[in-house]
Amino acid sequence: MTPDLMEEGALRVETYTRQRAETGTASGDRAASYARPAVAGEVDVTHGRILYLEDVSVSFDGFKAIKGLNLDIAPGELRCIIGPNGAGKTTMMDIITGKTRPDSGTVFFGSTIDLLRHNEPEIAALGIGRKFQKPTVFEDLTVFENLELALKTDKRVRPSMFFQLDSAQRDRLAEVLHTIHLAPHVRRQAGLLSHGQKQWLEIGMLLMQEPKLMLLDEPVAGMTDEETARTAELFLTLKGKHSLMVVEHDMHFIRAIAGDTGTVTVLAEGSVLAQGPLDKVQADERVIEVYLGR
Ligand SMILES: Nc1ncnc2c1ncn2[C@@H]1O[C@H](COP(=O)(O)OP(=O)(O)OP(=O)(O)O)[C@@H](O)[C@H]1O
Repeated sequence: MTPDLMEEGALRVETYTRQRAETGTASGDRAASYARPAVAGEVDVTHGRILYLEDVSVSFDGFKAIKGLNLDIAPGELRCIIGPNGAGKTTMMDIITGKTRPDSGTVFFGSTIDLLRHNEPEIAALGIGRKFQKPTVFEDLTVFENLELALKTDKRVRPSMFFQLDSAQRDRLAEVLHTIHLAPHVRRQAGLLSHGQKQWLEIGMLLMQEPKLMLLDEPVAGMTDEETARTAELFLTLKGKHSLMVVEHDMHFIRAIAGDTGTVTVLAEGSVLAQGPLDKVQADERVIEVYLGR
């Protein structure tokens, strides 16, 4: 990546962000949230857990979508979540990210951060990144510009007009480009990428913010078999460096990322029905009954 390219990218991002802010579109809101200064501190994982949910419940108009949910995740773990439609998988992610408030229960990030005391932007800034099912990259910006936009930039101390990547940010961007297999497409407009590449770019945008925990909702939906296989490789490279919670219905993909020893959690009717290595949960009669056997 040349300094020219970086400068050009920074200026285009600045113009784009300003235009979006002026027109007040939903994408403008999103751009603002990507550029938000992050205030993440250390997460205390000395007790061996990066995420801890205990006895969490939430109802919508009397319907209990989450019922006494208990779940915890170890630092660096890649946790797979499966379960039938309506099991509460998305609602659980909404609770972790502060989008939905539970009626009762405990939700901790590490052993000291009570997530129920924080709102959605604060939780993102603390280091919990979320990727929704549909890719929502900025289609008229290049791959480079999308990643740049996602950088943790404190606009209060460094006016964005004069924003230039420092060497650590340049290295990070190059590393992320490589990780998401998009280095050859750095100058390409995101709208011209394939569906799978857009998904990888969005994962790259999350990675630019160096999340400690990543929540990924159906990341391979709509991907080709080859893209799915490359996404599995990508997730296996992220495991260990980040903690991941992956919701997916594609059992081939689950097999590829869980391997023989990864933990798979089966949610049904708002709580954990079964949990353990994939072979064990696949052989569980209750899981076959409510999900796999259908
Ligand atoms: N805001 C809401 N208002 C009312 N009901 C809701 C709301 N959000 C979720 N629900 C209901 O809660 C239940 C759990 O939904 P959720 O979307 O979490 O399931 P899911 O496991 O993610 O399903 P899928 O695999 O289809 O995405 C469903 O019955 C859903 O209709």
